[in-house]
Amino acid sequence: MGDEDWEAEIIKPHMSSYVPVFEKERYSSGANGDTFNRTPASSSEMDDGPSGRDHFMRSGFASGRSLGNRGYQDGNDSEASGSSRRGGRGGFRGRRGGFGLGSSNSEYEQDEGMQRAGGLFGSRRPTLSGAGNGDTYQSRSGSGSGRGGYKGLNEEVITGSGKNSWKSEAEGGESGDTQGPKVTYIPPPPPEDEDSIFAHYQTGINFDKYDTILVEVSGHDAPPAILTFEEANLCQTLNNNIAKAGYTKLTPVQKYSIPIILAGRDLMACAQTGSGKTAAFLLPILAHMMRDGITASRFKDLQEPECIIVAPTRELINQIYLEARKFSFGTCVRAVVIYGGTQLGHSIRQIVQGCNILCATPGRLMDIIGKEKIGLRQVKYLVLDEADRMMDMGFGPEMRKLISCPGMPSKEQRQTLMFSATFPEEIQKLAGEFLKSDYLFVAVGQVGGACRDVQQTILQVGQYSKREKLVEILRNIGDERTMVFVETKKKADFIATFLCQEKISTTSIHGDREQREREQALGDFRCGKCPVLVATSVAARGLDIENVQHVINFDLPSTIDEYVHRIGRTGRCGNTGRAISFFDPESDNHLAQPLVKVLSDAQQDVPAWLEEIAFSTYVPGFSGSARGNVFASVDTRKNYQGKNTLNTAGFSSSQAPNPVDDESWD
Ligand SMILES: Nc1ncnc2c1ncn2[C@@H]1O[C@H](COP(=O)(O)OP(=O)(O)OP(=O)(O)O)[C@@H](O)[C@H]1O
Repeated sequence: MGDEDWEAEIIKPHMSSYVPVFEKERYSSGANGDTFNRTPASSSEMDDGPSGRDHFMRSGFASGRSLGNRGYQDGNDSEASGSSRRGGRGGFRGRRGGFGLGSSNSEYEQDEGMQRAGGLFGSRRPTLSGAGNGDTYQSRSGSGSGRGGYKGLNEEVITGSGKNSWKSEAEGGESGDTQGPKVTYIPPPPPEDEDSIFAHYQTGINFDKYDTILVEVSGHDAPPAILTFEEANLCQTLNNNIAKAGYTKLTPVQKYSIPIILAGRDLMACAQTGSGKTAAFLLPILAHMMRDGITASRFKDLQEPECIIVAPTRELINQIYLEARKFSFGTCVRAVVIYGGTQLGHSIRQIVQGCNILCATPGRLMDIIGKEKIGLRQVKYLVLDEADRMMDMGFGPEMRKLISCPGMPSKEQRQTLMFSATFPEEIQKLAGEFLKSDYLFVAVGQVGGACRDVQQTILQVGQYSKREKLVEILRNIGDERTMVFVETKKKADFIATFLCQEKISTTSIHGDREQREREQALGDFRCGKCPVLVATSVAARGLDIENVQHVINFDLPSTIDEYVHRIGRTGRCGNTGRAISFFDPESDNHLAQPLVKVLSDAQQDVPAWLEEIAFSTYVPGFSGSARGNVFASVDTRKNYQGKNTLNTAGFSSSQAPNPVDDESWD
């Protein structure tokens, strides 16, 4: 397919009659729908982002991404405009740079799921405009005015008036009949047999190298790290489950976090992707619950869970739930998961049967609280996974609503735990609202650093050469599982369709696909039926899929943190992986500096051309965008000196803690 076809297809996709064979069934109505031939009413319609705000913020930092300048085909779909220059692919001369500067990125990144009003190809779900399937932008416009239900920031609820409201579903959003079609999807039940519950993949050859990573613990009176599971002194059932899960050795984040959580302390923990953060919070919470002699929760109309775990995407929260279910196997602790895009009644039915650990996406959680199915009085543990994401502009307001909900114990009365691979300074500063002032901060390796088990390659590829290069790479890769990240939802489907045309079995996941389709896509990818998954940032964080050997950034994300999360879908748990990113100087120069930094910190080769771009865009003293300077900080609290640096074998490599009385915030 020639480059010149690209624009034609984007603008007039109805001219193409091709539907991938295996996708035909799913897209049977409207696969060639009138999807693109309408001008969106707002920038949000063409973005994975929550709104025009996203574009606005980006345009302020990233050249060439302004919707205003470049019109409909622009913004995110930058392939549609600009020069068609090819090449310029840099070599891989191994000079390691090191600028040590902040990122120039804005973090008002893609907030998937915001515009859930029918798939790109037109889902079977009727659209509201009455214009037929595929009339996607019509119905999506106006911040979701066409539909209520789960729209925002993956899960955020938007009312018919387009305003965020955690009561919207109760008021007729997703479940109502005035706002649009009912969401009827009921996800398949989780596996019941022990083999499936404990199915796991092998740790990789670099698992033991985790021990060499430096760990910094800051804050006062941190309990010492443990070196073995035995030292955690967990109950027998938990130990059995840990063994059945194939865990024999603690990862660094587990060595430090488990005793801290067991000691009842609040925690902000930052550790590289794929290094076991989920078990780091689940195991001590479960241990506490068992020690407290938790009783089986019974069928009740109002459930009062002891633990609430929130995460930004549906697939991720489901994964966390499955982990909770695995580690609580054989105990009376009941974990429940609820997330948007599924039938509300189903969520309620799961909850009323009993709920000790509630795993939820923010929108559905607030809806269920609004419906008085969940009471918060008993909450002892509040976990924010991907915490930087949960506190940023997208989810922050929902999280604030959550902690100020009637009945929610104050931060002094509950234990709050935050985990992520990235923690920009600005976001850390917000955490004071959620955490007790004496919280501990654990940084495994470089805060915001990329996993060293991922071999990173940056190729200079102009926008019109990307598809050709992608096919070339995928043909070389063969059947190895590969995630391809693109910037927008519509491009995800476009590239997936294109790859299918090229006879490369591909599926896609993004926020405009129905939940059933998202889960099917993930399932097809997991089992290898479709070895290529084209995704937007909805799949960037947390997803733990066995055997993902490659990540390709067809489009680079707008922020370096997002890059770190995306490439972290491979190289997990000591396994090795590869990440290839297409760098388009027309649109990605703002990432040059932080990329050079991330590459050199992870001991990767830095292409000379990238260093040159980074150097030419060097801004002295520039500390980054609203996303924060990801490189400067460990713990942003000032005046505190309780800092301890150790390698994860437990040997101190610096001063012992020297506590001072106060920790203050900027
Ligand atoms: N101690 C351990 N021994 C063996 N496997 C482990 C151990 N801890 C975690 N794992 C496995 O490692 C994988 C990655 O763990 P997990 O998903 O918790 O990573 P993460 O740090 O949360 O990653 P991300 O930052 O991408 O969310 C999972 O398959 C998990 O079961």
